[in-house]
Amino acid sequence: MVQPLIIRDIAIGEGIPKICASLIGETASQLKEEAHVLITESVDVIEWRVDFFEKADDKSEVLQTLASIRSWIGNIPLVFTFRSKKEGGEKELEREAYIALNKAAAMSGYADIIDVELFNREADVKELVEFAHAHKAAVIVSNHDFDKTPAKEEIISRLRKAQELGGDLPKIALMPQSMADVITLLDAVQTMKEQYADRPIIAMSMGGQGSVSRIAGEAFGSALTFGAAKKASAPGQIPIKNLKTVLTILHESL
Ligand SMILES: O=C1C[C@@](O)(C(=O)O)C[C@@H](O)[C@@H]1O
Repeated sequence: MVQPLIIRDIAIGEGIPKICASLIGETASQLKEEAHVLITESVDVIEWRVDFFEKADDKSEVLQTLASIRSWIGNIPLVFTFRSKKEGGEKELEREAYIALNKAAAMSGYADIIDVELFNREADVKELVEFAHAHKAAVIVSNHDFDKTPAKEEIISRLRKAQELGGDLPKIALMPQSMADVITLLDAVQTMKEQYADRPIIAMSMGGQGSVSRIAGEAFGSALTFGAAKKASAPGQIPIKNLKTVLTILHESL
């Protein structure tokens, strides 16, 4: 039985999948403008993609900007994500710096959720999960492949590992090379939901072919979907307004 994750006033894993959009500005003023757009579009959750920030390697600048973002977005749940280059992000950090940055975000009280990549040393993922929980922050344990989609069993095994390591929201984003790959992702999510998950999961197939997975989460078992504001943070994201309409149509038909 999946228990929803309640962050501020938002229940992730209950009813209509929640819409998240990313802040991808390089400077504080660009981030402020983007935050304003996301508030106007009333997204449920905001992700700050810190790897897009020009001063991402300066922890005190990051923390100061994180505090500003919190002041701009009010009570909207905030995800802090430093996406590494090897998983489709913009920058790379040394292992120690990645850990220190995520710990600083978790203990700041400004970020509600930190995103930790599954393909780090297992001990590091565990340490970050425990640290975040001790500071009342939740954790997305994530995995991305911008080239391909592995077999169903492998997708399930990654999501199960993310759950086992204590991730509150196991997440996977994969690139399909065919529509059959999109079906594989959806099939894996549904099996995960029915047989293994005790918490909400997030899964999407990227690119144009995968866009159906970004609207069908309620049917197959993905609790949150990433929509695009002005610019998408990953290929295949659907504009927020359209996403809302389609999610509502599907919800009313289910
Ligand atoms: O992991 C994800 C999902 C994502 O890659 C997508 O495909 O929508 C977008 C990223 O910003 C986010 O961190």
